[in-house]
Amino acid sequence: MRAACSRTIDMAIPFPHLLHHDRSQPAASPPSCAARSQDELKRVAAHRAVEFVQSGMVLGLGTGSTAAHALDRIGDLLRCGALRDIVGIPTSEWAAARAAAAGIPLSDLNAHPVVDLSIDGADEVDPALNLVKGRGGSLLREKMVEGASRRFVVIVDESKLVPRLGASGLAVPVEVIPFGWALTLRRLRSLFEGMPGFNLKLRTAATDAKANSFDENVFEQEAFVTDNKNYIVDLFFEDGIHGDLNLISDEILRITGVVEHGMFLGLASSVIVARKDGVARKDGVAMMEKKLNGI
Ligand SMILES: O=C[C@H](O)[C@H](O)[C@H](O)COP(=O)(O)O
Repeated sequence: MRAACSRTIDMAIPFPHLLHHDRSQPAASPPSCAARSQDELKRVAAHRAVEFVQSGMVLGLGTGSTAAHALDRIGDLLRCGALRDIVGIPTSEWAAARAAAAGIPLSDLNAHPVVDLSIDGADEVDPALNLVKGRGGSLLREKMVEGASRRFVVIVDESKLVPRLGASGLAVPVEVIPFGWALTLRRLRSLFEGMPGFNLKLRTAATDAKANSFDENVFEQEAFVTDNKNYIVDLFFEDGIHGDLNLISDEILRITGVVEHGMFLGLASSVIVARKDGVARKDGVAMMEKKLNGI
């Protein structure tokens, strides 16, 4: 069997603060991975997640540099015959193109309203496995596909772990419709008025979600446009989001003009974290089986 067909990976040392929850392989190899780059860590997390993929599954295909490793891996396993009869539901135009290049057959949520397993990266993961996603702009389709999944496995390197959502100081994205975007932005500003260190801006195509400059003279023609032809308003919290996340989510979604936000609350079934000295899995409460049976 070719190397690409092996279903196991080469790194399995418990991740200390997740040790209690780790149901992955027992500790094995020494930390020969000390010099692993961040991208190698993403690959390790992705390959571990792909071990959950079984032939015949409908798979939610994530977006981003970590998910890319999962897509490539699934493609390799299909090519060598270790997997078969997979149907992929891409979470973005980017994921569709990458998956097609990897040889993964594609479909959509209309044809497959229940997804067996989704695998995707995240921008932030808090201790309760709530996520921030969408710094690549794909939050809406991701939330639709991953919310329709029996199981949603998140793959991250250790840099994505935060004590509370927003605490990285980077963007918490909100997708808004272009019509009246400046009014929607003002309403979002009012919602968080008084929160120390809060700021927000329309995402532009020239910069990415990580660029934190608050130029009020952004021209609309520079706006970043999502796959759904919407805009993104990025929220920034100096010390993360304090307060009841579900309440804050409801308040954001109640603003007319907001389509969706990038906080994924209670959606992750498991998070696989790869860091230089090990990889581990933490399981959350979000096993979707029961809810989806009602569809
Ligand atoms: O819109 C982008 C997605 O939410 C990504 O899953 C997220 O940004 C993580 O991407 P990466 O794996 O490249 O850090």
